[in-house]
Amino acid sequence: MENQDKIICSELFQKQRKVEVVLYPAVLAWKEIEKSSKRSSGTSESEHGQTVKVCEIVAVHKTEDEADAQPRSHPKRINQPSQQYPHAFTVSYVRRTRQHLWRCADVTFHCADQQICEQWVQVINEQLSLLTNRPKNLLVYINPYGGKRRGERIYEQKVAPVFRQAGIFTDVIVTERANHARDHLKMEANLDDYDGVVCVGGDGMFSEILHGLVTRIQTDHGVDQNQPDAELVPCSLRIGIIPAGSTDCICFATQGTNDPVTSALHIVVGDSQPMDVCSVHHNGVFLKYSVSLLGYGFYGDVLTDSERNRWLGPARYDLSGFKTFLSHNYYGGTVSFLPADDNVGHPRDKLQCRSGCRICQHKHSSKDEHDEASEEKEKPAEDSDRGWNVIHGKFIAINSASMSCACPRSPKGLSPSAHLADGTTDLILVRKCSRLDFFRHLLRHTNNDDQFDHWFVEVHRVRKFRFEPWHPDLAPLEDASEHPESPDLSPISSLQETYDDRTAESSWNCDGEILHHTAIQVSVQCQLIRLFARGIEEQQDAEVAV
Ligand SMILES: CCCCCCCCCCCCC/C=C/[C@@H](O)[C@H](CO)NC(=O)CCCCCCCCCCCCCCC
Ligand SMILES: Nc1ncnc2c1ncn2[C@@H]1O[C@H](COP(=O)(O)OP(=O)(O)OP(=O)(O)O)[C@@H](O)[C@H]1O
Ligand SMILES: [Ca+2]
Repeated sequence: MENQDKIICSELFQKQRKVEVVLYPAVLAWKEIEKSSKRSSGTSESEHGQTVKVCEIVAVHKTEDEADAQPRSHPKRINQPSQQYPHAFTVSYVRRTRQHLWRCADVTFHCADQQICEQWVQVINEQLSLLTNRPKNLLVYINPYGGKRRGERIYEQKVAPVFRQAGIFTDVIVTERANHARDHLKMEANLDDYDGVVCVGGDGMFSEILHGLVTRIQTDHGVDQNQPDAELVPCSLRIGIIPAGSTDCICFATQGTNDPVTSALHIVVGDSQPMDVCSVHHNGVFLKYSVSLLGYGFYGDVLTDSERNRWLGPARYDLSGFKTFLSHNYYGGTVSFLPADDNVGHPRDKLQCRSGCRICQHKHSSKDEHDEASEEKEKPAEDSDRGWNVIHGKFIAINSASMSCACPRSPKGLSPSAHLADGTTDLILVRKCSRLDFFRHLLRHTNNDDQFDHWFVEVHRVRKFRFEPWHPDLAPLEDASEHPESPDLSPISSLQETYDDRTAESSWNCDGEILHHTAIQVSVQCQLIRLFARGIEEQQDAEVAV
């Protein structure tokens, strides 16, 4: 074993091939040095070798099992490399497969000398111990009733073995009721014992963790959440999401897939993705936090209807979506919003938030300066409406997407160019239109067409917004912005009979939970939390060169 300038190099044996294994300061590389006659043509893999970033090594251990230590195809033949190389160690590492899926792969190296074998295990472990962003102790909450009710099984079969392999200690709590996890975090959990909190469930379970953690931190720091302008204290603990829900949009939009093993590996390697959180108030009283969708009208009605059919599992949303689509309700109200600065782009600029996103990084570095300036602007009572835009109208949907909200139903999401951590939310206003037009708009969530390119849709990137439903007595008789009637799919008059557009109110869907107030004030809290994620990787990130 050579150890020059912290580069360690040995000739070892892997799958009956002699390989040169090199540990650079941040990369482990191995390459075949003697090709057997069978493989004389070589493959691109054997010619160029393979590399793994040290930060993506899950674990290394001495391979004790004889069957593992010996090359598998010829365990009994004499004069085989297994005799010359009786010692072995195995490196487990992250391997990218298709579409943002990560898997844990193993490579076993055989050595002639026990000491060399042990040295390799030691030096790799030393490098791993320098990676201080990796969690060592995690608090795990499992919702046994989320999604298709597979939370416990998913955790035991797919996630716990990965954590065990990486030497992570866990305290696991299987929840016994709704809000069990939230209340435990708020009042009981000893947060100092952990580097992160993991939820096994869907967006609703994530919301519990979010509320428990954020509320706990504010209470510990004496911050009053009821003050809409209070500067909230960011959470130091990161949150991991093991998807086992019905929509899993937070997981999907932060790592590009809703796969439990991929999530577990993002936690093991200690990824960190900051994320915006919207605080929602009603007349100065705190209601909820939201990280994905705040939706009034269509998505509020879908959720209200779907709650009656929870037993259907994820399919409840499709049924309720279909019913709500047929109802074709619209709601009067006034939306006011404070637009974001131009430097965070525009919802239609087609710049997608990806791993290491420049817009989110820029926003973070300019956050303090920006916040001071904006406070100045908003302080004087008489000036409180300065910079605000006001829109009155009848809306089929009012959606605020603080992230893309990509999910398997809509792989590009409600707002494909929304950013995870830029301090803004994309406010999408879908005005009253025909059923056919609304159908076209919905359909564009599933293909490459621009869902904002309709006369009845407008989208704004905002830092704050308010909504006020029309009071029936004050509602204008006709909405001036209405477009002349365009062709409908079919008049479904029976569904409309009891519908009075002057009194109708919808509810807000707040990350999959119903809010009990319709008049709300929303403010984006830039990068309030961090997830064990890295954003969606560009495909070429999968390769590493040495
Ligand atoms: C023609 C097909 C059009 C399909 C259009 C699909 C658009 C889907 C957009 C999904 C956006 C999800 C946003 C995430 C919200 C989460 O915080 C929340 C908690 O998990 N999930 C939901 O509220 C769950 C919301 C689930 C909403 C499902 C809506 C399904 C609409 C179906 C309309 C059918 C029309 C058919 C006409 C013949
Ligand atoms: N032990 C429990 N019993 C009943 N409800 C629970 C329990 N633990 C958590 N919950 C609640 O179950 C609700 C739904 O959970 P979850 O988000 O995991 O799944 P989902 O609704 O199917 O998925 P999604 O939110 O992604 O649509 C959450 O609001 C959560 O508060
Ligand atoms: Ca955002």
